[in-house]
Amino acid sequence: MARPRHFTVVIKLGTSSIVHETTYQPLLSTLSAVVETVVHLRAQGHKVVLVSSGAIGVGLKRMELAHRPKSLSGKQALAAIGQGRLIALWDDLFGHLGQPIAQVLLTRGDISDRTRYLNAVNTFKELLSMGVVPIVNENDTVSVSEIKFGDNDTLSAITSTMVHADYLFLLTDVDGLYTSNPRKDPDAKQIYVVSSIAAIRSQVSTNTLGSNLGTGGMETKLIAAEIATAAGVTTIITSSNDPKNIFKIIQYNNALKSGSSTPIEPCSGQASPVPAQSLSPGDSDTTSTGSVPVTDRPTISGLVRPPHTMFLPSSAPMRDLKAWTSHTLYPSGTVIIDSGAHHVLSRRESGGRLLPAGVLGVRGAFASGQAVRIVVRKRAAVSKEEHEASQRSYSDGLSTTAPNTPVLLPRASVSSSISTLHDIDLEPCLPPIDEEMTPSTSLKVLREDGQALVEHPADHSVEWEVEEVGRGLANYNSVQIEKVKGLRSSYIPELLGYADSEYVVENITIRVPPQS
Ligand SMILES: N[C@@H](CCC(=O)OP(=O)(O)O)C(=O)O
Repeated sequence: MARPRHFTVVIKLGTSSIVHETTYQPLLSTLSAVVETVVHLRAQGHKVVLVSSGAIGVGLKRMELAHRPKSLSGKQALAAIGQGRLIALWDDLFGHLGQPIAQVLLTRGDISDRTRYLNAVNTFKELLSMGVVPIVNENDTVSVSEIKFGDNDTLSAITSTMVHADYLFLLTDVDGLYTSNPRKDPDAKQIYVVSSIAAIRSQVSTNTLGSNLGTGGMETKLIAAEIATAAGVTTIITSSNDPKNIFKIIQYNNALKSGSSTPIEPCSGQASPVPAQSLSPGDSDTTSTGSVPVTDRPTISGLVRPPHTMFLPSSAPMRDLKAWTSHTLYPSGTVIIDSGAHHVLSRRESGGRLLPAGVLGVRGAFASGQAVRIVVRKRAAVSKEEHEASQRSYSDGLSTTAPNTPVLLPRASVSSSISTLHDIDLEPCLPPIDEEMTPSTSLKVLREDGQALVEHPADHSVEWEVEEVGRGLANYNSVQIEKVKGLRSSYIPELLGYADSEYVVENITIRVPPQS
C-alpha cells in the first residue's frame, strides 16, 4: 500500500464564519469544528496554517458597537481591540486539544522587501516543523492604503505560496462558486471544477455574494484562486458549516487523481451529503453549467462528492521568485511594451525575459532589481498585418530605429477603460511626441540597414489603449532602460558602458495574456 502523503494545507476562515453577522457573537460551534479538523489533520502528519479574519468583528462585540466604523482609524482601533481576544479564543480552543498555535500578523509592506519576505517564510517553516499551527491575519492596525492586502482571501493565497501549500481551503458562508447568487436564483448551479479562472469570470455573477462584515465576497476569492493556482496550489471554496468536509474533499480529490482510495481518513464516520447537482457515473463531462469546465463526477471509488468548487493548480507553477514578484512586491515604476513583446512574453519559451527591442518607454524612477509593472500599449484596433509585423520585429530583436534616432509616433489620445491602471498616470504612458517631426509616416519599424519593415500612415485620430499585463524585476534602472528602449541588446554595452544582461526586465509573470 502506498505510503500516506503529507500535505501542507492552508485554511482560510472569513469574518462571516467567525462571528455572527448581526450580533457579532463568536460562532463557537464552527470554530470548535475547525479546531477538531485541524488537530485531526495534524495527527495524520499534515501541516496546517489557519488564516483567520474576525478581529474587527470581535472588536465590535467587545465595544458593543452595532456597525463597522467608516474611518480607517476606527477599523484599525477595533482590529487592535479584537485581535487579542480572537487569538486568545483560538489559543483556548486549540489548547483543549493540546495543539500549540502562533500568531502571525502580516502586511504587504512586510513582505515587499525580499529580506523581510524570506524572514516570514523561514518563520513559517520553523513553526510548521515544530508542529505549531500558525494563525495568520492582516496586521490591520498598521495597514494603510497601498500596504493593505485588502482582504484575507488574498492574504491566504499569498500565505499559501509562502508555505508551498498543496491545498488552500477558502471556507465561507456558501458551499462553492455558483453561476449566479444561489440565495436569490433557484436556477443557480454550483461549478465543480475550474481550470480557467479567466473563462469563469465571464460566466458567473460574483458581485452579489458577500456578507456585511467581510471585505471579500466571491470576486476576491477568484483573485485568491488566481494567485494560489498560479503557484501550484489546489484551491477550494467550500462552506464553513461543516469543516470536516476538508477531509472528504481531499479524499475525493485523491481518488479522482489516482482512481484509488486515499491515505486521508475522515475524522468521523458520517456520510457525506449528496450534492444538489449530482451526476450519475457515466454522465458526460458537460453539465447544466454550460461551457463552464466540469471534469469530475459526484461519486468516485464509492466516495460521494462533498459540495465545493475546486480550482485546478497550474501545470507550470510559477517559481517562488516570480510569485513573490507578481503578488507581493509593490512596483516602483512602469515599463511600457508593445503588443509584439506582449505576445512573445506570454509564451513559455520567452522565460519571462524582456528584450529592449520590445520597450516603448518607462515611467517612474526605479533602480535595477526593483519590481516594475509591465504595461502594454496597443492601438484600440490593430490590423492582423500590423500585429504580425510587431511580433516579428520583437522576436528578431530588431531595432525599431537606429540608435539615437527618435521613434516616430502618431499624435495620440489615450483611452483606457482598464481599472487596474488606476494608480498609473495615463498621460505620461505615451512616449513623447517629437514636435519637430512632420513625418509622412507616423511610425516606422526599420531594419538596421534602413529598410522599412512597417509603415503606419499618420492618423491623428488613433486611440491607444494601455493595460497592465504583468510584473517583473528590472535588470537596469529607469534611466538606462529609457536609453536602450527599442534597440537591439547589442547596443547596451555601447550606450550604458556595461551589460549585465541582454534583457532589461526578468522574472516577468504575464497575468493578462494577449487577446489574439
Ligand atoms: N483583517 C480583518 C478582516 C478582513 C476581512 O474582512 O476579511 P474577510 O472577512 O475574509 O473578507 C479582520 O480581522 O477583521
